[in-house]
Amino acid sequence: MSNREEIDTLIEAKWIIPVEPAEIVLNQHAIAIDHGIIKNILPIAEASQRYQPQQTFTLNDHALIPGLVNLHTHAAMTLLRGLADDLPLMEWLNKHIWPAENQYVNAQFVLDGTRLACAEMIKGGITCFNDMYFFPESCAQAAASSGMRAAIGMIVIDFPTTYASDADDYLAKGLELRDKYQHNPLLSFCFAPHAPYTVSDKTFNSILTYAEQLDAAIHIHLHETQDEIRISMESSGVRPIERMQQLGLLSPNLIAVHMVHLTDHEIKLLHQYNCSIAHCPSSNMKLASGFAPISSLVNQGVNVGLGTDGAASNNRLDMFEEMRLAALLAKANSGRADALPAHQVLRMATLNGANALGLGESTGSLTVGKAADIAAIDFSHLNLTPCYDPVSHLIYAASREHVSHVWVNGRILLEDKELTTLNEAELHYRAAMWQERITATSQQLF
Ligand SMILES: CSC[C@H]1O[C@@H](n2cnc3c(O)ncnc32)[C@H](O)[C@@H]1O
Ligand SMILES: [Zn+2]
Repeated sequence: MSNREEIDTLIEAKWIIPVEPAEIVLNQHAIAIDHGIIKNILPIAEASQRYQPQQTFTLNDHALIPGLVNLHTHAAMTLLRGLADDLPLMEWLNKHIWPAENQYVNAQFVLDGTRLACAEMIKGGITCFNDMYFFPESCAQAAASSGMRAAIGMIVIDFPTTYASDADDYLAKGLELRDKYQHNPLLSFCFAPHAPYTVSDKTFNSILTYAEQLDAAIHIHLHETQDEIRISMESSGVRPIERMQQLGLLSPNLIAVHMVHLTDHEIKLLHQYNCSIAHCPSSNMKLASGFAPISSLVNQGVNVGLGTDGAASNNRLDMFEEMRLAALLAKANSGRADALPAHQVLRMATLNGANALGLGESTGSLTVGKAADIAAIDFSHLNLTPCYDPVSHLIYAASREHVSHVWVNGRILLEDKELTTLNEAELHYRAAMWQERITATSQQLF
């Protein structure tokens, strides 16, 4: 009789890049997983003597990394991808996106759009996303059925929409949803006030009261454009971040998205209050919002994660693209080729995102005791050969098409590039249905 220990899964790989401990690459190692948790990381030869897994994955040409954490998205906007391009933020929102959302967004739209987004994200190695969108119940449903980890936005915006009538209604709906899903280990909830120009002081006060009671994160678009700063100066006499400080919103629970236009004093404030930033390089470039001062933020010690933003402003939900752009932009902007080296960018896309969401104890790195949220990248492709440093290739050469396997909480969601929880034919069918509906009725909008 074998005296090997029974476990659920063993994944053997050419390289394991745990992210924590930092800057380590393990060669010819295996991850032992039981009940969704990483039980051990050890040399392959030892693993096969010690464990009797129910399932073994032998990934001879692959690197295992922590699943990528998309720190800011509007998942359901996959259904609005490509509807309005080449516009600055305020014109994009006011003339195109908000009218379209007013006309089409309902619970079914968000369910179908988020499922489509989950498929795209899983295929690209993303295991966790932080969402801000209407009908968050549909987002929770889509995330739960896809098997992804998600932070669901309890959104608030101070105007009526197809989802809610006023701030109290938004908050009541969000809090009810949080209660409903409190026992789901893969779902967490953040308050998600849209932006300083759409949320009043009174509403921010209510959000802050709840967020402090529940110790929940607050996820907000902040300092995205010069227009936003001008509007704030005109209406309140101070820049948005100063208004947030006056209202008491600057804290370790704040996830400030974009943060493109910042003074040195504001960068110091963000560090002083231990806030996190969701850096969205593609969206910042496509909407011509500007270049966020990421190396200054990182040098100051601010926690910076990466996000894709929605598919209508990016137009991809691709964290490989965001990692590469973050690295290249930081170098170009700072004039320093050593700004944001590859290991640091991978950490931003994984552990920093998890820490921003308060999930750093359970995910974000390949660490014994954490959940098995893992992506495997196949390095047998021509453009990844030869390979002197797998972390260099991950950031500067690889793309999401190289992702072969994905696990969340030990459950396989992508196996040899095939989705295991979502039906691609069904996703195509539902997307085509929405395209037909939107194109048949939208001439005056776009
Ligand atoms: C309250 S639900 C989210 C709301 O935000 C809109 N949105 C999408 N991308 C951006 C962005 O980059 N800045 C500001 N607002 C954005 C989205 O369309 C929803 O209306
Ligand atoms: Zn956004």
